[in-house]
Amino acid sequence: MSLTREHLAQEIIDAGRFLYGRGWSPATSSNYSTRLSPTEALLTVSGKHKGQLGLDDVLATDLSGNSLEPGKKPSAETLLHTQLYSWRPEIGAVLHTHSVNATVLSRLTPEDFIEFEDYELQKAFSGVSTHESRVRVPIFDNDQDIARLAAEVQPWLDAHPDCVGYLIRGHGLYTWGARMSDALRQIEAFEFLFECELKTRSLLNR
Ligand SMILES: CSCCC(=O)C(=O)COP(=O)(O)O
Ligand SMILES: [Zn+2]
Repeated sequence: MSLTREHLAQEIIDAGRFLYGRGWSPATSSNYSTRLSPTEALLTVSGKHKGQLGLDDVLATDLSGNSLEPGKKPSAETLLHTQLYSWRPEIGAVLHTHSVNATVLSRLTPEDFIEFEDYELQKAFSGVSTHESRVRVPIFDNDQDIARLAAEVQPWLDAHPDCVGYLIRGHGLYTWGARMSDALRQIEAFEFLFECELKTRSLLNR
């Protein structure tokens, strides 16, 4: 059964309230989307306060990132969402957040990835069934040219079909799921792991 546009828009609004409330989407940062059809996404309009979204603050785009609703400006990062829907047909929701921990950890890490190992909470990620696994999260350098950034991300996705999310340095996190609830679960898992990692590094003075 496919969900109606209004239902999907309400999921985006509710996600914004939750993520803003947790401090992971401050001010007008972040953007969220759901798949509207096999060839369309429903995305947040650019520049909106994500804790105060209304039904009018979303718009449909095609999977090349073109607005299908003249008069509404799609998120500046639309291409980072639509490339995920094109990459994997089972993806139904994409969330991008700007938490303090994601921002600090990505700036503190000189390598182009971080890896989580031996955390029970890794099992919150789709496809992970044991703590005895490694979840590698790539870190891409920030870029104001989103088409160029998307072109950096694509080869990683193609080479890592099990990728559950990525960081943009000094900027934020992208993660996704079959449904909005799956993407939200992954955001929470990432935030838990980022905080563990930062606390561990600070206790070990690394
Ligand atoms: C004030 S945050 C800068 C833009 C950004 O990174 C973001 O996530 C929000 O951009 P949008 O165009 O989707 O509002
Ligand atoms: Zn952003």
